[in-house]
Amino acid sequence: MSAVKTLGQFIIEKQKDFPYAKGELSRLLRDIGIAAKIVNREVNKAGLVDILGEIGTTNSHGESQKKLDVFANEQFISALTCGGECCIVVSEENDDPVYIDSEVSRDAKYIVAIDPLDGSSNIDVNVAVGTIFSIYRRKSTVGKAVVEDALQKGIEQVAAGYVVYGSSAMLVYTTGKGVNGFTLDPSIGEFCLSHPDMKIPKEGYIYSINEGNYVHFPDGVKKYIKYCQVMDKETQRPYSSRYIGSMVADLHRNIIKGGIFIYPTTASAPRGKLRLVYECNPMAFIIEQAGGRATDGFERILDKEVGSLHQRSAIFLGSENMVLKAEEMMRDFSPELGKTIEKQVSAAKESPDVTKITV
Ligand SMILES: O=P(O)(O)OC[C@H]1O[C@](O)(COP(=O)(O)O)[C@@H](O)[C@@H]1O
Ligand SMILES: [Mg+2]
Ligand SMILES: [Mg+2]
Repeated sequence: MSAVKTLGQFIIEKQKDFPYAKGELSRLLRDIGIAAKIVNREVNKAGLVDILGEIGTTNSHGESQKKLDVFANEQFISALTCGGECCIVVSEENDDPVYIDSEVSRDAKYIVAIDPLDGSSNIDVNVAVGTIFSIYRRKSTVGKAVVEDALQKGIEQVAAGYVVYGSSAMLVYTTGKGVNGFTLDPSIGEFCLSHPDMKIPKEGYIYSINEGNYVHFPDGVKKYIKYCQVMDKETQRPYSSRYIGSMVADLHRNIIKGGIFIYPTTASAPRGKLRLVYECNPMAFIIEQAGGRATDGFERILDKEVGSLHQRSAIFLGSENMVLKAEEMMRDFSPELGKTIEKQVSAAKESPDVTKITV
């Protein structure tokens, strides 16, 4: 039987890929792994402990916060604070940046943006949920890190990953040198390498979108859905429709099997629903590193300007050929939207209030 390789061993082994590495990023990934295990423990026994349901507060998105949203947020922030390698945490559950100002993190140079619990609507119904994280190196060099350090484009990420709390817990991450997946072995309490060098198939036969919003979709998206549903043996259509409602779980399936995930702009979410900094950018980095494609229907997600911490974006990501086909439909049937998005992004750049959800 081949020896198991734990996440910790793998991270240290890969450190040699970064000649100037001093182990800070390795320790940061270790800290994220620790918090993920604690959250997984609570997710596993969610029905037995008082962690289901709402906590009675709302976050800056106007969403009612679930107990597990808040629990997970606290676990990641405290693990990152203890670890000492993080100077700012940007979280879906905090309106403002969380500045880590402890003795150990005085010289910390990493910013972590996090969606502590993704797929909140599925918590109470025992369906897979996740965590999404994105890591940047601070740009500012003097004094304390500043909020602008957290407004870097996705292309500047040094690492990104997600944890899926499903039938088993898996942590999947990239540092820009491919994507690797680790499954938690509860008997030893370690994430073990189970999915080395993950690659998403160039072509896929699964489309993943909340068709309940169909009437609100741009024409380009409506046309693409119709394209997926047409009978055509040669292209193996109609494709299968799969939508879990947890972005992490939908993307994890698509990375393994091939497929496209789309959350477009809608009438009720004219700027898209998902957040650029801690949902779209990290997932786009992973998908591209796995050989896929990630855009907002027009522009590459990783090249998008970041005007505010909780900025939203439309997102089309997955198997390259499927995303290219969807973009073709957007160009042909919703060209105006490309221009609207451009205007929104330039407006964001002008707006001073980085915490305000402008785009
Ligand atoms: O219910 P909808 O509108 O289809 O939205 C589902 C999407 O919203 C999300 O739940 C948003 O994430 P959070 O749960 O972290 O707020 C995604 O995971 C998911 O893809
Ligand atoms: Mg989310
Ligand atoms: Mg969330």
